[in-house]
Amino acid sequence: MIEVRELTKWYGKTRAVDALSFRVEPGRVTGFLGPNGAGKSTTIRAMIGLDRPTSGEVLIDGKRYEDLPRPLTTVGALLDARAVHGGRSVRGHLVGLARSNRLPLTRVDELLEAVGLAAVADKRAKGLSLGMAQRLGIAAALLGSPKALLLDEPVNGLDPEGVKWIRDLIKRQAAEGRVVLVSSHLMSEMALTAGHLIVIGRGRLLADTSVDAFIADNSRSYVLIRTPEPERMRDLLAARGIHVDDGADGVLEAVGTDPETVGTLAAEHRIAVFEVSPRTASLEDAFMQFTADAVEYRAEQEAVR
Ligand SMILES: Nc1ncnc2c1ncn2[C@@H]1O[C@H](COP(=O)(O)OP(=O)(O)OP(=O)(O)O)[C@@H](O)[C@H]1O
Repeated sequence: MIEVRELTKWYGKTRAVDALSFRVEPGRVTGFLGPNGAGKSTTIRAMIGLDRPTSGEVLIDGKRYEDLPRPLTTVGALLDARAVHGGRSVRGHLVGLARSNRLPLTRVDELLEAVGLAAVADKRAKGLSLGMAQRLGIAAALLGSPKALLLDEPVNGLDPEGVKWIRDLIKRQAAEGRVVLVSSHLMSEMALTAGHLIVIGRGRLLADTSVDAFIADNSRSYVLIRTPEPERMRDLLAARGIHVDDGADGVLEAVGTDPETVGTLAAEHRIAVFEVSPRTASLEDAFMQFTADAVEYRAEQEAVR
């Protein structure tokens, strides 16, 4: 488990992270969201000792990163995939990391295979495409079979096949009981991988909730009904206390019910229905709603203007 406790980080006069506290639990993928400059990277850097907190701390498995004897076996991180010594070979980079953490070198070849870099193992890191560099970063993060994985924008630069590969890998790591924290601006990707969300804005915690609850709290779900007798249908639903809104093109939108209730009611009263379908907002829709409501986001936008 990762525990962020009252983390605050100032860079000169900029407060990047502001008394931030949250936990990242194992066994599920946690999405780490927030607008540009919200403090996500700073928080992740503080987790792995790359940034010293101004105050507060981060504990991984109850310990600070600097107190971990072989850190790669506890936490693996992908931050900036390009932050690799360009002159080193792909294998050389991983061998250096393995040695410094007393990991068996057989693990290096295993991972080169697993991430699809075996064919370019002797190539210099600076000659890699962004997608390959990203795979090398993932290999480094996985090298010590860590209990926790921190991935900052992991699908950046990957082609569709690579995106699917990382998506499956992230889910598998969580299913195996690891702590997995993933930051991304791609809501569609988050919706496919994450079960839980931590949302921050201006360095503060704005939401710590499941994806399903986040969508339910920040969007409107309804049952869409297409029928040639909208007035009768509306009256029947209203008589049962179900609120009905008018949708586009004469459809009805019944809130707080389900398709079974609507379909049964229509059948009982011999009303023809051409469509009865549940409509739930996407994570992206919910996120847009949330960001429109959250003061920290608005302040962010206004500061830009
Ligand atoms: N090394 C640094 N020196 C000075 N300011 C920094 C430094 N790193 C980050 N900041 C500032 O701290 C704030 C938070 O930045 P951070 O990179 O953590 O945000 P982020 O949420 O990861 O953003 P993005 O989505 O753009 O990656 C920003 O205002 C940023 O300009």
